[in-house]
Amino acid sequence: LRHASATAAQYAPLRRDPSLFAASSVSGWLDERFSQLLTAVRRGEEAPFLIEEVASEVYTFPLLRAEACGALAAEVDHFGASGLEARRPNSMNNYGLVLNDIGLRPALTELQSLVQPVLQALFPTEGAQLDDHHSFVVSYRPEEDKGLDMHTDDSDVTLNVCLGDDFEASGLTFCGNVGAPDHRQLSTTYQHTPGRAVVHLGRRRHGADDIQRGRRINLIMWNYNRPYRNSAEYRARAQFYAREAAPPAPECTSFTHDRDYAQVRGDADPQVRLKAAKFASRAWCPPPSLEYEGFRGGAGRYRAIDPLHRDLMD
Ligand SMILES: O=C(O)CCC(=O)C(=O)O
Ligand SMILES: [Fe+2]
Repeated sequence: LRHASATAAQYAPLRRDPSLFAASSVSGWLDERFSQLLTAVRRGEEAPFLIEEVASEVYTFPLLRAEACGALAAEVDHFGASGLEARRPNSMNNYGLVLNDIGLRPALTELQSLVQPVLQALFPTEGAQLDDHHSFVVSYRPEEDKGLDMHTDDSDVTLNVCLGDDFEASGLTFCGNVGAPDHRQLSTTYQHTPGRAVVHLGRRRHGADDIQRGRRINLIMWNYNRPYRNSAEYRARAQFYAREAAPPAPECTSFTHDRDYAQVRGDADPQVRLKAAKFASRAWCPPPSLEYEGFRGGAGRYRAIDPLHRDLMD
């Protein structure tokens, strides 16, 4: 954290658009339709017309004006050109950037509080209150990171806003909730458009399809609800894991997490086998004894481990 605030301090005099960093500027980022949506939600309307449910528990709505998207994306590129070091959002994204590290935390905390009533209306338990966030951008180009493997987020509710740019393919594919019988069944593929937000639970499996042309840059906010994380409901859910009802959909298998990636994606393909082999010793899904009928995957991280003490190996 010391590193993060040091970077933010070094970057402060170099900011491209200093006004972007002020919490008071955030109301000016909003698409006017979002303001209408907020009014409808505050009135208690059940299903405000500006929210689209693209799949069960996956919603989209207009959030940011084009100018705000452009200013945020330009600031990210400007930081990149400064030569300052910043953390990458996750081990699989080499071109993203943690926004809290460059000084945007106050502004993004303001954005979180403006969006929270909508998240609460859509996810009454997880979105009931939000008290922290991990915010970053992801960036994809055909010659850089093309996409993102299937995963779940370490968040209670995730907000994902497209900042731009001009691109083809690069859909966001959703499967089921981790631990549910349909965890790895295909739900929907959503095509992002700049300014629009997609919101979903952190426990929902999702991934970014490979981009074919252009660049896609998105603002991701992992929202945390600490009281929910300390609740009996949360703990009970974390302990429960259901057997998968059927073999997984190929689109929903993960080369980092799944023991059966190569088998499901076609073990004859050398590229698929290579990807799966790289993570074979760490793959954990599905957990032992909860495999679907016909499972033919590897042993994963549980290999040669006393099943009663497998948690010791994490
Ligand atoms: O590419 C996207 O839009 C989603 C990125 C994502 O899921 C993540 O970084 O957790
Ligand atoms: Fe994610």
